[in-house]
Amino acid sequence: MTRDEVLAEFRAADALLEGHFILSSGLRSSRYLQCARVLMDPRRGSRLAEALAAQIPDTIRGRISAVVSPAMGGVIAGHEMARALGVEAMFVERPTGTFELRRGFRLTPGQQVLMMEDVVTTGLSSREAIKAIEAAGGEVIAMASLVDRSGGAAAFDVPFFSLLQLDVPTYQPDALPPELAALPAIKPGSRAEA
Ligand SMILES: O=P(O)(O)OC[C@H]1O[C@H](OP(=O)(O)OP(=O)(O)O)[C@H](O)[C@@H]1O
Ligand SMILES: O=C(O)c1cc(=O)[nH]c(=O)[nH]1
Ligand SMILES: [Mg+2]
Repeated sequence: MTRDEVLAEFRAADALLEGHFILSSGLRSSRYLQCARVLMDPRRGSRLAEALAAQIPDTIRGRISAVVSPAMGGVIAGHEMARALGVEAMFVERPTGTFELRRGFRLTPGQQVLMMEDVVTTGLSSREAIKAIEAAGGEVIAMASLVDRSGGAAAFDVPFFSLLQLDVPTYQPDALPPELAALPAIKPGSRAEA
């Protein structure tokens, strides 16, 4: 899938939002990619996951035996990715603020896992999810995300695949450009505010 085709999927889903957003990291942005809207259409979700799975070299793909994603945003993306890879999907969640594997999901010691996100901005949530998967016994051998909006700044210890790479400016809350400060801020994600 080309970059234009991926962007067309996001546009068709009304998922490219403009305004004043409080991101998971606490940073602010004038743009938000609402992947939940993209994944509202399961056929669209499956098309995107197939395209992302096709980027993963066979040497890695053949070793992945589960996809684990961080809730909420990663859940549907991870499920579609697991379908594309022909493996099981699980998720970690943070009922008390820290990601953990619950609901009877289990990893065998050393089980090789793909960690799947919907969006990477700073990469903090991804690193926290990887830590939780490793604490549960898994070995994260690669990660993937529908969107990497870090402009290449988010770096990981494992190979990282993404369908759409963007470089979207983010701002500290006390250093907003005036046009952003003039808009009411909304926080679409579910991480508790610091
Ligand atoms: O790379 P980062 O700076 O960590 O930002 C990206 C994260 O932010 C969003 O999740 P959020 O914490 O808003 O919660 P959600 O998944 O429940 O929407 C998104 O789903 C990623 O997990
Ligand atoms: O950093 C975030 O929290 C974030 C950014 C974005 O564009 N989309 C999203 O779902 N989360
Ligand atoms: Mg998330």
